[in-house]
Amino acid sequence: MDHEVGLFCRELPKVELHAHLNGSVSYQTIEKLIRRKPHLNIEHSMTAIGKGQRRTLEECFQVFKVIHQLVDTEEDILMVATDVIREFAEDGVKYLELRSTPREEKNTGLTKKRYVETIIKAIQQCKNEGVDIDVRFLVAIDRRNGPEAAMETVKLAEEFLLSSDGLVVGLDLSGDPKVGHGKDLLPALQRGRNSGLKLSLHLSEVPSQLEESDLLLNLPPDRIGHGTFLHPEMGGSQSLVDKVLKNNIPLELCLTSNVKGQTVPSYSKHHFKYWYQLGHPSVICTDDKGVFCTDLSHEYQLVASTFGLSREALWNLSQQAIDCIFAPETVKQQLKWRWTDLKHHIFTVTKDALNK
Ligand SMILES: CC(C)=CCNc1ncnc2c1ncn2[C@@H]1O[C@H](COP(=O)(O)O)[C@@H](O)[C@H]1O
Ligand SMILES: [Zn+2]
Repeated sequence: MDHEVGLFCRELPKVELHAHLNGSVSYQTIEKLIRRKPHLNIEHSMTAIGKGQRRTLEECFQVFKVIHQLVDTEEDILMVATDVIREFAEDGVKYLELRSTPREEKNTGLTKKRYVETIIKAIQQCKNEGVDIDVRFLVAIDRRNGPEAAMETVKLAEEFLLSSDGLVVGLDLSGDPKVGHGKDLLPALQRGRNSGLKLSLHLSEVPSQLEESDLLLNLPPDRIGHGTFLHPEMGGSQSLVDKVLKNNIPLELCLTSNVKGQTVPSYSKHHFKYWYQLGHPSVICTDDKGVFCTDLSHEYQLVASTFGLSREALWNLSQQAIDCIFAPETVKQQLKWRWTDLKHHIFTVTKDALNK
């Protein structure tokens, strides 16, 4: 039975909406980066959190610092982005929204603008090679860097919204949730929203941020990352939940990330259950597939085994994610046709494989 569901989740066409580029770097790509930069003395154990391991949030954020040391030239970014896109495609992801924080690296001459251009180049390169995946990009604001940097990032994203042929679709707000306050970033986020950039905000990722969550929900965002502590059972409040429901804001839920980062004590206690029971749009995502040693198929499998979802329910979950994407209606329609085309084949193939 488990094997059947595992196979089904791999074959299932999927939508990935919450993936940080530098957190998504696979073991194989890290290997190539380590070989490029032996002088850094970086080992694999410093860039990933293996099976059964748990880390504090602080330790998790240290991991990103190590990866950033390995990825600091245009060449690195191009390789990392193309590898990550190909890996998502190999895992059956048909539509991907990647997000990443533009970085300036004085030593290598990298600028924030070149950073975004390089990711766009990687997306176009994969498209030209015929990789079967539609990729869009969210420019990320790191909350640690404060309001000026946030405004600078929004302006950069606005430029690319106009010049990237639809590839840049929005903004992400992320970074260590314990650093800085969302209220300082409101002007930048408001400006982005008014310019037509969609907003996906990490919200209530840690406890006791009711005030910040309330302010950010008033924008309102187009999607929420995690939202772990929004509901009353987790120390949130009914009024926060009501705002999410009223505006019908989809949640991006990342089970392995939350359990390994210890904001959620176990898979069965994950807030997927709360929102799914409400029938609220919830999209299964990986967050950082490299750091947390997972992939999207595995996340669907975890949902199935933890909450007892049938293949039909898993299918609906992946199909409903299409309505939550930031690309225009025409793209949604194309994806829906694609899902319909694939449905019969996938339900029979996974059955046949087991009867052999
Ligand atoms: C610590 C933990 C459990 C991580 C998962 N939850 C996260 N919460 C907030 N920001 C994140 C998370 N994962 C990745 N990021 C952001 O994504 C960055 C790495 O990808 P990139 O350099 O933007 O391409 C990190 O530096 C951080 O700013
Ligand atoms: Zn995230």
